[in-house]
Amino acid sequence: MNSFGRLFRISIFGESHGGMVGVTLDGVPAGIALSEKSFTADLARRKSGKRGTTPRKESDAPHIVTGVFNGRTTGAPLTVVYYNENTLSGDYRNLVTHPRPSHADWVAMTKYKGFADYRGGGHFSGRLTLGLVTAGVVAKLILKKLYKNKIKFDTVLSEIGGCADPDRFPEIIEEALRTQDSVGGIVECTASGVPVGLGEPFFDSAESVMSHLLYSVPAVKAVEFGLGFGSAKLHGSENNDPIMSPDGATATNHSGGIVGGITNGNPVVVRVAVKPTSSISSPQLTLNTETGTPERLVIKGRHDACIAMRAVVVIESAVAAALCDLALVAKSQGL
Ligand SMILES: Cc1cc2nc3c(=O)[nH]c(=O)nc-3n(C[C@H](O)[C@H](O)[C@H](O)COP(=O)(O)O)c2cc1C
Ligand SMILES: C=C(O[C@@H]1CC(C(=O)O)=C[C@@H](OP(=O)(O)O)[C@H]1O)C(=O)O
Repeated sequence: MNSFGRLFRISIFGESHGGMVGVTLDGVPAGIALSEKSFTADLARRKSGKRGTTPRKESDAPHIVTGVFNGRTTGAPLTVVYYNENTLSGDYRNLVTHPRPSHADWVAMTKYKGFADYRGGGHFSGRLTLGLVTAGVVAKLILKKLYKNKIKFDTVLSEIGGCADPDRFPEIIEEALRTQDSVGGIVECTASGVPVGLGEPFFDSAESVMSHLLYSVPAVKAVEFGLGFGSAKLHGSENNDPIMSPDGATATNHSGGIVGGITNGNPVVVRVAVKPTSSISSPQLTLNTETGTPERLVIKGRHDACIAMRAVVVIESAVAAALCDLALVAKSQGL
């Protein structure tokens, strides 16, 4: 489905090489100051340009088409669109009969009986995350208003290609480019100042809602909160977070700010694994769907060598949107 959220509802639309991509947000409270400029800083964090990012040049200029009047949100659905300006669809022609390994081509072709728009990955393209970043900006403005600017986000690229030393990142990117390959990475998002009480167990636990959005981001393959998989290796005596003060502050934060599916007032810490880009330039084997036998495929197109670099703000936006939805639900309950 293309919509998410209980009270802060996000609907994403568009295709990478179609007319546009964008988002409609429902449930945005009236009266929030908003203009195209409000999106500039976060859009810049998603933009290509650095070594290891796609050479496709897009202006990524937001157009607010509904939901804002006289510089403020109206309470009606807010729609923001981005026109696609730099498409080279010919690069994708051979993928009709030769779907890329580990991209969505084959599943989309099969599920949608050949009708899916395959150009540039169509609706499965990372370009759709423009809408998510847009939603994140609005979510942060809503959170700012609800909690008097207390929630702060700090999101970093903590690993590239298995290396946690940022000084070596450029070297790892150069090596991936040189070998016509790609690398994955880990993005870590910390949201501090999150109030106690967000999360609706059983099924809408804070972790569940965040993970749902995070796994919607193309190329995300794992999500962990606090110590995550690491906690399975510890004893309770090592893993427990002693509560040290009446506001719920704990001595350690192995739980990543969430217990019982409810935020506990400590920083929410989530780590996300982003896979290496599937579209690599070096030849690979794939199925020729006409003959039914595997064949050599050479992928064209302008691809990110390391998606994780541009995914940092996307991950932060997903976390912000999830917290915003949970916050509006909590508020509707009088919390
Ligand atoms: C910001 C961003 C940029 C991306 N750029 C590319 C790209 O240039 N080439 C590519 O093959 N995949 C790229 N992807 C990932 C694909 O969209 C994704 O791998 C594909 O839709 C299959 O989905 P899955 O990896 O979640 O299974 C990007 C993803 C994001 C979030
Ligand atoms: C355009 C964007 O990223 C695109 C995401 C993408 C993919 O397969 O996900 C493939 C590439 O598309 P193309 O082959 O048309 O250049 C990227 O450039 C963007 O993020 O705005």
